[in-house]
Amino acid sequence: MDFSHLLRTALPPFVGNMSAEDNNATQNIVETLTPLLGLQFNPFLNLFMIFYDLAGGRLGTLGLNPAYILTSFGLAWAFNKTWVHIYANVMSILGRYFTASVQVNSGDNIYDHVMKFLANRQDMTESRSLTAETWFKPTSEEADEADLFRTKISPDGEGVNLNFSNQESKCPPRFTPAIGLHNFWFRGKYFALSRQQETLHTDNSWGGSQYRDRESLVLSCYGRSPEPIKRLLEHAKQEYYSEHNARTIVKRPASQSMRSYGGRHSWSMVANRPVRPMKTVVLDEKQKVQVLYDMNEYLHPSTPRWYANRGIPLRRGYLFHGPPGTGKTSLSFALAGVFGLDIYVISLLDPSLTEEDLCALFNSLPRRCVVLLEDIDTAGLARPGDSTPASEDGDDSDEKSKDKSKKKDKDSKEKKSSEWNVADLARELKKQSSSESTDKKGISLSGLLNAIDGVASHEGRVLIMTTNKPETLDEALIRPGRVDLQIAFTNATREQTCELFKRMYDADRTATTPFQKEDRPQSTATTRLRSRLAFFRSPSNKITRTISAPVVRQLPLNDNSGEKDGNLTDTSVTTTAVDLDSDLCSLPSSASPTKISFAPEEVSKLLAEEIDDLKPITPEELDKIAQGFASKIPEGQFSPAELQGFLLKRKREPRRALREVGVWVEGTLEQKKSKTKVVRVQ
Ligand SMILES: Nc1ncnc2c1ncn2[C@@H]1O[C@H](COP(=O)(O)OP(=O)(O)OP(=O)(O)O)[C@@H](O)[C@H]1O
Repeated sequence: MDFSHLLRTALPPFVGNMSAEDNNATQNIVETLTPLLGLQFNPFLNLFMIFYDLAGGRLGTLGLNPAYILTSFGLAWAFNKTWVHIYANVMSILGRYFTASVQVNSGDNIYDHVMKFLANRQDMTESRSLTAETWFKPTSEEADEADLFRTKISPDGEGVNLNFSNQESKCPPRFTPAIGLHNFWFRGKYFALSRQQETLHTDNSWGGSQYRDRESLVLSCYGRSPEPIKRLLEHAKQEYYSEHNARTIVKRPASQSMRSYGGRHSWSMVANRPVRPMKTVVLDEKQKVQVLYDMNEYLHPSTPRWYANRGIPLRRGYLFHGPPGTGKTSLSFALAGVFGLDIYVISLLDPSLTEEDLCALFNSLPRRCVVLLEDIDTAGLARPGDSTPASEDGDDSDEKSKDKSKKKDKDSKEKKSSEWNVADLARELKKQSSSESTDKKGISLSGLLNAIDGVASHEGRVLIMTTNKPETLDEALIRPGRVDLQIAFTNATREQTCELFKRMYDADRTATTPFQKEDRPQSTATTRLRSRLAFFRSPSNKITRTISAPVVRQLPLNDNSGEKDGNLTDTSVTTTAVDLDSDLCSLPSSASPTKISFAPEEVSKLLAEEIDDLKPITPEELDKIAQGFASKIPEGQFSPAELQGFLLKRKREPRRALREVGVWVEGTLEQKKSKTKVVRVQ
């Protein structure tokens, strides 16, 4: 559409009250303006003409010439267009010749450093264009905020005032600059940031295609040197890792789709925990020093040259073996902490993990790190040619079970569909899914050896394999060169038990817990005493043994058990009649409540014990209690994990732990003997 024609036909009706001179002037201006604006048709001007149509008459009566207003608008617009054009050109020349820039791709760790740096900057988070990201505070940072010690907790949950049901709402999102252009000042320098996103189309390995988003950041500054940007990146990195000091990052292989991105996307961080101090791992001192010395030497900067000069591949492998719960994983984490390394945990049982994936994962490891392959005996690593993973129970049983399953299959096929019930269907589905998972290729021994011996392994990473059954491992896997040092873990010895006990209570000894405040012991003790009465009493009113939590739930305390001013005035407790010597599984479902009365002197004794338990402890006394505790634990029978489990239930009460350990040892040994999984004492 011809704009000048439009103006000429549109204007006359509104300029009736203008002089002919004005009218001519308007037309002249419009004719001059049209080519100046450089537009044949513009929706904005069309709109303006409608506005002009409505308001033109009024402006005329007010003595304002609409033509001049139109001209002013046009000039302002033209000026703006010219300015934008000049600005863009000047910026482009400046950008090309007088700025330096650095690009950071989202596939690199630096991307995380910069994003965190930007998210922490107030000027950035106050920008008008932001991206919100879900962000969780590490649990360790929350510890100070919560008052963990409640003194009046009743069995119905009253008194508990920690509630995490809406914890996510309390965690604000993290704000980062949105896609687009941003700028900020850092250490007196002006920086421009461009956050960009592109969508890539790729063919995936299973023949399909997929779209992926890839982001990048371009940081630029004025001047021909990129030094200020390098310094900024250095600062961002330092800031990022300053929070990681005294922390160990745990990574696991990312999901299959993320792994296809490669690089840093191959691994995802699953935990960022405080470093585990070496002294918290109870192990033979000689073994500890041996492994520390070995790793220290291996990780020393001069070691790669030493190995290279002798043509020896630079890699180090350790095998930690021993019964479950004896500290193999704990030592791996402690070692990673001592040397400030991240820990990369791989489970060979992961059905989505192929041999190619494993090699790719090893190739994307950082230069120095700990790689932890847990429970390798359970991975079913088969030598090439082996049709099934090694089985411990000879061939006979294998054949028998095969025959059995064949018969079962036949039976189930013969079963008419009308006879099928839900249980049959569920069983069949389970069988199908398990056979599908066993059909999966998984990792073969040679695949694992390839990954271990691969190029990326010559880079200073430390491989730790853990197992409960070292005898079942293939010799090739643990030959020198792949496993250079073996550490044997055993169930707790007397010294280890003593050390474990002291470690458990020593750290808290000096800390002031609310239990130690002078005004609290009495009421705390009586509250806790009520639950202890439930734990300790049988219907015959005789202390027999501690009983497990499921039973305790069936022992509701009488609301009238009475507590006034910190004293138990009514010592009767309503409890369910339970024969403690019978198996817990055979508990009567509708056991009737029985009233039990306690002799006042018994209650006073228990109360005195409770109050005593809450008193601070001296190092000498702790040492004595630890010795007493260790003497009650038979050597080599309990794993440190079991002992820790027992002590954790008596977290701040070493005296109580000593008092109750005898009953616990007796009950646990009995339970082990009967091979039942049901815990009677804990
Ligand atoms: N030697 C030990 N010193 C201190 N704590 C220990 C020790 N052994 C086990 N524990 C404690 O027991 C728990 C389990 O330990 P860990 O996972 O290290 O055992 P593990 O030998 O790796 O067990 P598994 O063979 O079942 O993987 C941890 O919480 C740990 O603190």
